[in-house]
Amino acid sequence: MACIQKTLRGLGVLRQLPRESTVNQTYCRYASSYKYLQVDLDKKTKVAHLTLARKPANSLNCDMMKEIAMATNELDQDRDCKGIIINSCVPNIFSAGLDLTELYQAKELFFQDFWRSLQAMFSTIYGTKVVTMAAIEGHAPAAGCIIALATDYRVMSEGKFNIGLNESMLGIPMNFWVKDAFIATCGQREGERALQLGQMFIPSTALQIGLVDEVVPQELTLPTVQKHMKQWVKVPGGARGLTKSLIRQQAMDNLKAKADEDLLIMTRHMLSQPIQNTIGAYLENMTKKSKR
Ligand SMILES: CCCCCC/C=C\CC(=O)SCCNC(=O)CCNC(=O)[C@H](O)C(C)(C)COP(=O)(O)OP(=O)(O)OC[C@H]1O[C@@H](n2cnc3c(N)ncnc32)[C@H](O)[C@@H]1OP(=O)(O)O
Repeated sequence: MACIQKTLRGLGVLRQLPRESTVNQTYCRYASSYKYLQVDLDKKTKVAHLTLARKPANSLNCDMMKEIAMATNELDQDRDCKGIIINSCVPNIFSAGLDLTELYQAKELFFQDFWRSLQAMFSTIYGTKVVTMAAIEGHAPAAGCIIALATDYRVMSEGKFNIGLNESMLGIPMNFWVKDAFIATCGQREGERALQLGQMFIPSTALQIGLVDEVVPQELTLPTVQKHMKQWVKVPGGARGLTKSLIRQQAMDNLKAKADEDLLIMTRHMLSQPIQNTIGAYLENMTKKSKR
């Protein structure tokens, strides 16, 4: 975790994090410092719920991504926490991905902060030694899917929901660490197809390609994740955590080594006029749709 903290500090995301919760109760709430999250740690089960809570769609603005990184880091350091379940309090939406209103006509300095926050959010979830699981009770496009990909286990609700990396369709070229995470989960062939096409998947197809581990009725999604979490946290934490690091360290090292390069490339792409025009048109369509 020292490595995650170093990365976060380097990315300017980690400021003064409390070392441990100030509340010494069985059911402990970290929420006071978070605007877009609810974070609850049950000290008895040692499982935390990190609930995305930015209505109307949990679109990820810069501050929310910083909060997710900070909360994950805080829980990672808490000896009372062995597992984190990420879910959403917005009905039928896990997360709508990056907040396109912040990306549209973004100034370069702001974009850099935004992108570093995305890198930090991903690397903190991906690199934590504690068990992480996603309860995906609705849509999870783009960066919503990226959050899920960073976890150890994903359960999605049945229903007319979509999950996937649609960036190509938005004119956004894929970057290396998102590609790597997708391929590590779904394999090379599926990656070649899905990422070039910017494919979104209904839950049953997401299950077939291994993008999610289980699909269940919506009301059973969180209980199913909780059931699996109960099993996973029984495994001796030291051995499991080291095994997880062993598997993920290479990807973490790559991201750390090439974070600046990623930022440069993505700044050039995302602030280019063609991509900005696409984002503008997409936003206009969304506004029209919600007025209907
Ligand atoms: C690829 C290389 C780089 C990798 C790293 C980059 C990673 C990710 C890139 C992104 O994340 S780009 C964002 C991509 N996201 C999307 O394409 C999803 C857009 N949204 C939707 O498709 C739908 O909103 C939904 C999630 C399927 C939900 O549909 P629903 O009909 O339930 O709700 P809406 O009416 O469409 O939306 C409600 C409300 O939320 C606003 N909103 C939705 N998504 C976003 C967003 N991404 N950013 C900002 N705002 C969003 C939408 O405008 C509505 O607002 P109001 O009109 O109610 O004010």
